[in-house]
Amino acid sequence: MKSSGGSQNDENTFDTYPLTGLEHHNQISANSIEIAKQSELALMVSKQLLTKNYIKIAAARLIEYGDVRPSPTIKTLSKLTAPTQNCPFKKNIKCNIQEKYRTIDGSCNNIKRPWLGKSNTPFKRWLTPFYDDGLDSPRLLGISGRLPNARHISLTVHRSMTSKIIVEQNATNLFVIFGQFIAHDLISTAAGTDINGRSVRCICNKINRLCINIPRPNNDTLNIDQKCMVVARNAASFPTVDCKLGHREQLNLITAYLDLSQVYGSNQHTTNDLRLFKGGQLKATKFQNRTYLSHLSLNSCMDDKQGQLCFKSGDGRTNENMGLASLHTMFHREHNRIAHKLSQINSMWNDELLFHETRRIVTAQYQHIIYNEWLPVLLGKRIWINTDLKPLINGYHMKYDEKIDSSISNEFATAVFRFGHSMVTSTMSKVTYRYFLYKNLTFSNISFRNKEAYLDNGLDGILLGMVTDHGEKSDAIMTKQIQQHLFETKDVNSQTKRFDLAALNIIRGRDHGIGPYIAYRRFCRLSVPKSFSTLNHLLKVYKNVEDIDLFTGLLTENPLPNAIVGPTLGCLLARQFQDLKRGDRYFYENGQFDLIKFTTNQLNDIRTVSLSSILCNTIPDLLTIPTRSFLLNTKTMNCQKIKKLNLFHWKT
Ligand code: HEM
Ligand SMILES: [Ca+2]
Repeated sequence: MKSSGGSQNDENTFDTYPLTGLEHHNQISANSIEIAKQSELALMVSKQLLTKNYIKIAAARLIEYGDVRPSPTIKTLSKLTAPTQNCPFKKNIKCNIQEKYRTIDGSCNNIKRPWLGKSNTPFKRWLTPFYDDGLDSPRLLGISGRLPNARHISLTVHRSMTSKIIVEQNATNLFVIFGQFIAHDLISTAAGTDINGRSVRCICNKINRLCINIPRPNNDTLNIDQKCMVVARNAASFPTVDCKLGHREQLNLITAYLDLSQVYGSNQHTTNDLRLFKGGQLKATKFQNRTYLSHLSLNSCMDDKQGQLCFKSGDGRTNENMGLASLHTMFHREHNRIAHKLSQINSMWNDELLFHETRRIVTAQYQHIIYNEWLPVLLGKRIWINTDLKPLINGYHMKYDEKIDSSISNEFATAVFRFGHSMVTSTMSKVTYRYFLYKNLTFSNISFRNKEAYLDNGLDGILLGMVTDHGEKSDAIMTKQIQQHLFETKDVNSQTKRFDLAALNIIRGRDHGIGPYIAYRRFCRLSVPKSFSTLNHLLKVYKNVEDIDLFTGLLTENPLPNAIVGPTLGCLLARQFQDLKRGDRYFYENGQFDLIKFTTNQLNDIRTVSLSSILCNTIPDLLTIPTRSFLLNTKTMNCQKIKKLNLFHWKT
């Protein structure tokens, strides 16, 4: 039995069979099941409306666009509302415009369109989708016929022949896992379910419109046990919040904002379950004098013997790897530390006020770390400065714009922000409080497994190990741990079952009707190569430049100077992070709303915070820390000397 995931505890559905690792990872909720059912119905109606004109549509599509974009006929559908009595997206949203704090579900951030960025709303799109029928069927056809098999692309383009050891990267592993932590704040796509609301069971060789299995290609000598990789399509959603007819969209279960929803939850029930309701604190557990998160129920993890249960936080994927769980723990400890200090400074504050003001401060520190430390390493200083992502030295940012849709773009969720998969390492280190290495843990042993969290110095050792280890280079190559052995298990017949994350990313792009790489180069106004001269090695799999899948194309670009990513990735990442800044009324630097803004003293103080200072705050035994924990070989500081938040600026 497994709940549908931490962020959706009020909407639990239960499965009666053991789940695969992928099902552990991908989330569903009662809400998403209902929306998927209604959306599938609406798609059927749309198809019927269009069937009569199908030949005309195909012809129009070819003549007008020369590709598989929706025809004008499909566009007319968007004027029709779906036959549903129960369009959920705008329902029951009541805003208090005097509210100083973010809502838990992200609603009311935008006053005019209060559903923008709310949990359980559809993704936005940068380009109209490239479904084969313009509406719903996965993108399986390209200019030169059937697109290559996703696992074949993975084996040819994304496969490391040896373990990945060539490092030209000076980003730490903390940079990588912090990326995953951010991903789990922004995106949780609703996974597909059957009509009973259970995870879809896909079977090789059995055609099921809910499945998009990847057949085993002939050159796959590694995965001989598996006839195919079973993959369920993600759940369908209406494309608009008005439930108009149109293309198959997908649903984001969590808040789009950088609001630490992975720590606090994306719905009230989850948040209430995490809170202690005393002193503004979050519930915690103690083991050998160290503070841990509280626990999920039995069978939430792969090795959940009593005492080794997995951790509960605001997002259901917290235990995907122990590095990620240690970051959840770090922010959770920081919350409780600040709540405690504030309760001493302002002894008359009640639990509610302490909780929300602490959440506001911790979220501001986190946003500052992303915009001040993480993004410049990722994008390089040029894009970071030119696209207004760099925080100001002083004063308020005054560019909040209510016209900006801060929700996450489907392309960002399905291809762009998955760039981090290529930087994942095959092992994680455990180090002492003085950074001496004493354990090297294989990734699969710390994925949805919790034993190591309670051995030695536990999660502290893992967290500090990420500061000393480098991440892998961002390129097409992925470590075998996730390209060959992801979620590896043996079934009842002792046959090995495992996943390939590169192939999954590619097939997921097709499932969501994400357009090809070249379309996004055009979108970013970058040159469009006519031949493969710059992308030579892709010739082994793709016949036409126009057919390259977005995920694969993005990762084959050469990085920009002093950046981790190339030009198209840089453009698309910057775009989304700009929307998350200028479209967030509660952005920490925003000075346009007197009720919401921090005082100048408070803001300037938040600007002195770094991830290193939070590491020092939350690991009591730590003495020293590198000044910049996303970069290798930076100067080491004494924890006592590092700049920290001065909470007396919050004395009332
Ligand atoms: C550390 C090891 C990691 C593992 C094992 C992992 C695993 C996965 C899996 C299994 C999925 C779902 C694939 C699908 O069915 O479509 C996924 C999705 C995703 N991953 Fe990772 N991931 C890791 C790290 C990262 C990192 C470092 C980043 C970004 C910097 C990242 C960003 C994403 C995003 C944006 C999604 C889409 C989420 C969604 O649509 O719900 N992941 N990951
Ligand atoms: Ca969020």
